[in-house]
Amino acid sequence: MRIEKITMFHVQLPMKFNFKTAKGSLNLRDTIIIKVESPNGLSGFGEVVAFTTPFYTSETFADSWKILEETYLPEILQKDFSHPFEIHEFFRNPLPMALAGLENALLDLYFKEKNENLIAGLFQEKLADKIPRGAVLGQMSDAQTIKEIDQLINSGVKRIKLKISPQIGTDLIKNLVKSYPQITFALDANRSFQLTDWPVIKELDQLGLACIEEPFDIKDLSELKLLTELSVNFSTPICFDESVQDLESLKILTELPFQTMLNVKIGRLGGLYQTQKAIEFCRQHQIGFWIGSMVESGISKILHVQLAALSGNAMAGDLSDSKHYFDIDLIQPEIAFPNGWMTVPTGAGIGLSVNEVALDRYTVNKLSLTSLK
Ligand SMILES: O=C(O)CCC(=O)C1=CC=C[C@@H](O)[C@@H]1C(=O)O
Repeated sequence: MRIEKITMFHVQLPMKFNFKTAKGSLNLRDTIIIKVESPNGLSGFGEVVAFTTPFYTSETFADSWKILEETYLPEILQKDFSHPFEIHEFFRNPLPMALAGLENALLDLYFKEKNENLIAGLFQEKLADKIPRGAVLGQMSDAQTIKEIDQLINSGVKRIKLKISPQIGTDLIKNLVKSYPQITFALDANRSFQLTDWPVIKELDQLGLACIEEPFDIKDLSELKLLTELSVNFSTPICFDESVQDLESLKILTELPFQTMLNVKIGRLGGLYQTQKAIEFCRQHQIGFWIGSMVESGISKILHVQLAALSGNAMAGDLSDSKHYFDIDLIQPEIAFPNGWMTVPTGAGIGLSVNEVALDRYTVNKLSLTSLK
């Protein structure tokens, strides 16, 4: 493979509402889109999903832009390689989200050249024809939460994840679980509880939740090995997201004294090379895996839609319509779950076209590099 030109776009997508979690809130999505072009006229797209502040993981938009501009992009233009996964050998100690965006763009191009779908080709698996929508509700007033749940039920959603924090308390959650028996609820605390708060987590175990995601504010997953209180008659899986950024930490999940799950996000794991290995590990070790999302554009989200169509997903992913967060998405057709289900696109590469008019419209800065070869 040889790349002739790479362009990096700083895109600002205005959001329809303020998405609030225990650790931060978002009402404008700054994101980086990478376009790679080959000498034969084909192009591939990827997205770098880092946020402008380090509220989720330590990698920020500015960190990603810098390493792409100074290292990854100029160097990749110099290389000849046979598979995009070779970039994981070229760049050691990478910034996971920056590298994932570049890797995804190269994979899109690679699979377009082969005229094969990226995710189906990579996993050598037939994807499910349709996937269900799982919804995420940010923190908002109790009345607004109830209104949103009613709307989600009307639109066919059966699994809802609520963003929680210690300040929210357990009463609302208990009431919601009781009032909506037809809904499978999951909770996500974004690491806002202290380890000493485990009795609250234990209290939530009575509710039959699909999982409790990232409850504890910890530096190292190994700290959880001591939480043996949670192993006694505790049945709700504890799900990990931002605590697992590599395969080494994923291995620790098998040593924890309670049932675990993994929220899979390509950017956080450093690309599809690690994502594929993480999914294989989960399958081998009976760790329930399911697919998350990053309030990202459709360029990244469509890959997550396809991952959610792999066999063995433990529950519906955090995957919503393009129109949920944005007026216009960067892909055509946009992501949509009519009646709660989406038909999974299986075209070549990422499976959909990039809306280059929208990309141009929301670009506030861009940088192009051309090969001198
Ligand atoms: O994109 C979506 O629909 C959900 C995104 C989402 O829940 C998150 C995105 C980014 C940071 C996090 O606070 C949060 C998560 O923890 O999964």
